[in-house]
Amino acid sequence: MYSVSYHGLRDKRYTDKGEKLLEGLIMTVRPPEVGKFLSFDHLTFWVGNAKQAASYYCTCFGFEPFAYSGLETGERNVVSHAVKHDKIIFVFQSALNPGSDEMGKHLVIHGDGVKDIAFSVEDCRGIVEKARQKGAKIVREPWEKSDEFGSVTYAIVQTYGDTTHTFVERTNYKGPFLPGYTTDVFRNPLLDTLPKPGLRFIDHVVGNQPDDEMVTIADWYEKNLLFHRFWSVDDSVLHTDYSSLRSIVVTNYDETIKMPINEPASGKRKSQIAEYVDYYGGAGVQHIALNTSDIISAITTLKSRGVEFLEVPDSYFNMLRERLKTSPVKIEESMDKLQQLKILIDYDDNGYLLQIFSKPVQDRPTLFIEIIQRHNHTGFGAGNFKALFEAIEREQDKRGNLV
Ligand SMILES: O=C(O)C(=O)Cc1ccc(O)cc1
Ligand SMILES: [Fe+2]
Repeated sequence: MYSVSYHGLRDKRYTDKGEKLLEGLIMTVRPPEVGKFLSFDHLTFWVGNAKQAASYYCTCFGFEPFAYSGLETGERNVVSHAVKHDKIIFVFQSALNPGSDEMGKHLVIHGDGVKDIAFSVEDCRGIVEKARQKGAKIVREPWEKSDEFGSVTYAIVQTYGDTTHTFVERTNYKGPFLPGYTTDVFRNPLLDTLPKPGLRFIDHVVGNQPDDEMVTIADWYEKNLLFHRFWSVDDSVLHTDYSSLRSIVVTNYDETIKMPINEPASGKRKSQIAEYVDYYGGAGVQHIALNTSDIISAITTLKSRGVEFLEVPDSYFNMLRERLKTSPVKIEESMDKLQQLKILIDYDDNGYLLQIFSKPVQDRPTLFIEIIQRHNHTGFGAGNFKALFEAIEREQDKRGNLV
């Protein structure tokens, strides 16, 4: 029986910033001497057909066509279609020419997926220098790109698998997106006929690692980017009858960027994390959580636009209604509506979160999307892990991979 609840974990392992009780150690988290991580800037996907991938995210997830770079803007090698939903920006890129080696190989190995997680930063050069001193691999040294709106400084570092982080410093830039892009883009008239989901910002981005690589990767963020651990759980907590996983969340000093890092743990059957790693061909981004302030409206809309979500059984809601009777927390939303839409609820004495997970958004069982609404709750849904993982395993079983 699943018994450990999230607030138990938080009491044990995580207190306020400044002093953190983590794995029995009190750690002081100090602000970095140079630079500042502000937020997720945008996510870049490498896909087989950027034009069609962008169209899918617009039609199904309610993104708006935003910016374009390609042959017509003087870019000869890589086409980019940027789409936007409030503060969330996804950029879909594909190779334009035959034999494009790097993007071609990436596509053959990974299929469509997230290639780069860009952060908005202050003092890009300072942050890169620090990371270099600590031993980070610099994929591309700092460079500047300008247009009539000003100048942006960028740099790229390597993180897990073939995934990279771009640091984007926009302090001297006033344009709508980035230099080199036009915002004069085609808009499918169909989009105006559809209801808007109301998604707001990227809440967190999760990376899956192969066996025993989670700690190394979490350490990488602590050492090279001066992130710290937010809270962590181990496989004694995260398991179903069949499989288990471990997870560590790393975050920047201001806790505006949250990056859970997962690894499989041994169980009777193949972990969902192992299934991901097999199909992605290594470490990579498993899910992107998008924050909304009205999840009932968001999910009603997303379902009407054709997004498919995982479903938990009614027994989950029956148990939850019982447990909530003795909790000081009151759910503002209609429980009937949440149950009808199969939205998951996790809570502690001070607040709660509502979350739901899409099915994979490409043919390989790799990336999926989470929609999350928070009410004074900074967790990731630990109380839902068992029900959620069982739902994931039902899908895994249909794919012949719960072996
Ligand atoms: O940790 C998170 O961010 C979650 O949203 C919960 C979760 C953890 C691991 C999974 O494989 C799927 C979902
Ligand atoms: Fe999540």
